[in-house]
Amino acid sequence: MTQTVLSLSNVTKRFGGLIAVNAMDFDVAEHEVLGLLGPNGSGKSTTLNLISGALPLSGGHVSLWGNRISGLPAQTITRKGVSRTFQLVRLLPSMNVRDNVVAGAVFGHRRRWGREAIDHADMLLEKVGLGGKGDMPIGQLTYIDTKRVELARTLASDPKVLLLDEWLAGLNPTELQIGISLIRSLRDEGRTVILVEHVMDAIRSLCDRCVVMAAGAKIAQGTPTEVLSDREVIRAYLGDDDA
Ligand SMILES: Nc1ncnc2c1ncn2[C@@H]1O[C@H](COP(=O)(O)OP(=O)(O)OP(=O)(O)O)[C@@H](O)[C@H]1O
Repeated sequence: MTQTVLSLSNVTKRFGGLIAVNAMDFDVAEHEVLGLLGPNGSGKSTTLNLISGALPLSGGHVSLWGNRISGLPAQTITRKGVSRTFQLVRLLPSMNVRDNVVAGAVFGHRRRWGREAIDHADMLLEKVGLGGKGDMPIGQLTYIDTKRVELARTLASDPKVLLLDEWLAGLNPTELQIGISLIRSLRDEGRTVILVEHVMDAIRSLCDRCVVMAAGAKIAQGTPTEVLSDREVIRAYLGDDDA
């Protein structure tokens, strides 16, 4: 039987008069890759921010293993096993690659310090394709490599639930295949993944299930094939004239 890891119930976020996320409900099962899709501005990143605790909810709640996590500080939520990457990579430019990853280990679900944190960081850098680059300054990395560092830093906290905000965006076709395999391997090692993504190849090959948002609300859920052929989803992406 599959177990629900993360559950959103009536999750709502208002920014002044704008309802960015409107009564969102969905569950994510253990070891599932869930795609969170929708056109620009539909509320996907805000939903991740509500799950990770970066933003307070205006209504509803989020549960992890049946226990409410909404309302807890972001750092506590990370420690409970939920970590995210950001659409715009956020690294500490004054530190080298390895130290950025070590910083993730210190604040995480399974905290590591000293030699253990350094060895773990080097293992994660290898895993994300940055083996041997631990001493490099962040400023010398390509854009893609900064994304890799950010993923390694997020993994350093050993998250059970990994929130990836357009992590595959901007990769060339070869890098995309490597990125897809990497995310699959993260699921295979027991993590649950929520993927905000626009890259359709990645959605089709990675996601077990998708939830589609438009104007803050859920408009469809199902397998990638089901949602990508749903009329309302097509209309939300293309607009009424093209549907
Ligand atoms: N901090 C904020 N203050 C005010 N409005 C915000 C804030 N963050 C997001 N919004 C608004 O909330 C709505 C949803 O934004 P969000 O970034 O969650 O969408 P998205 O689906 O992630 O879009 P994209 O695919 O472009 O990243 C948008 O109208 C956005 O302008």
